[in-house]
Amino acid sequence: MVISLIGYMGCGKSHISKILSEKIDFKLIDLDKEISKRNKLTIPEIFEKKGEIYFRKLERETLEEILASEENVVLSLGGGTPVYYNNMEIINHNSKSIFLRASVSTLVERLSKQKEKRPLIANISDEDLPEFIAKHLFERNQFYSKAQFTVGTDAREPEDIVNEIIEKL
Ligand SMILES: Nc1ncnc2c1ncn2[C@@H]1O[C@H](COP(=O)(O)OP(=O)(O)O)[C@@H](O)[C@H]1O
Ligand SMILES: O=C(O)C1=C[C@@H](OP(=O)(O)O)[C@@H](O)[C@H](O)C1
Ligand SMILES: [Mg+2]
Repeated sequence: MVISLIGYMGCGKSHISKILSEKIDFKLIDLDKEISKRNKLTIPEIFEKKGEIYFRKLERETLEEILASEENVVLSLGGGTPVYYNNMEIINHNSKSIFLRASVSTLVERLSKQKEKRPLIANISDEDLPEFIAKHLFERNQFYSKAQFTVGTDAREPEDIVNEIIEKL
């Protein structure tokens, strides 16, 4: 079984997937880290040197390969993975998808501390961040809501979120 964690930047995919994979003794794959390792570039470097369209192509190719070849894996996706191509279709067809839902205020609080590693918000001022995230999340929710399960994450301890995910498996 592959368990895919989806949701907006900062909702906790990378953090929760690590705890979940350890608890159920599954292999952990973070799609961003895998893309970065294979291309020997950080995500910001890929955006800067090759552009977002190239990143989305790499993201799709890497996602396809992982879904076709891996078992017993917790797969932490990027915030945009569900949005491009028919990625949400292949995610649902080949894994159990979990949408980690977070409010705009929770996302702003977390992301404002670490914008630099996320090219899409690296140049958004702290003042403009809430409006940017609210609009972007509104546009993307139609993709995230296609997940088979949704787990709320606001003001919840990671362990509590992991336990709820395990109950849904
Ligand atoms: N449930 C949570 N409670 C508090 N902080 C969290 C929680 N989940 C994630 N975080 C923190 O929020 C930040 C973003 O988490 P991360 O896993 O990188 O998100 P994503 O991979 O979805 O972009 C990290 O600093 C992480 O430690
Ligand atoms: O939302 C997005 O389009 C992106 C989210 C990032 O992953 P995280 O959600 O883990 O930050 C990373 O894939 C890239 O910066 C693009
Ligand atoms: Mg992540």
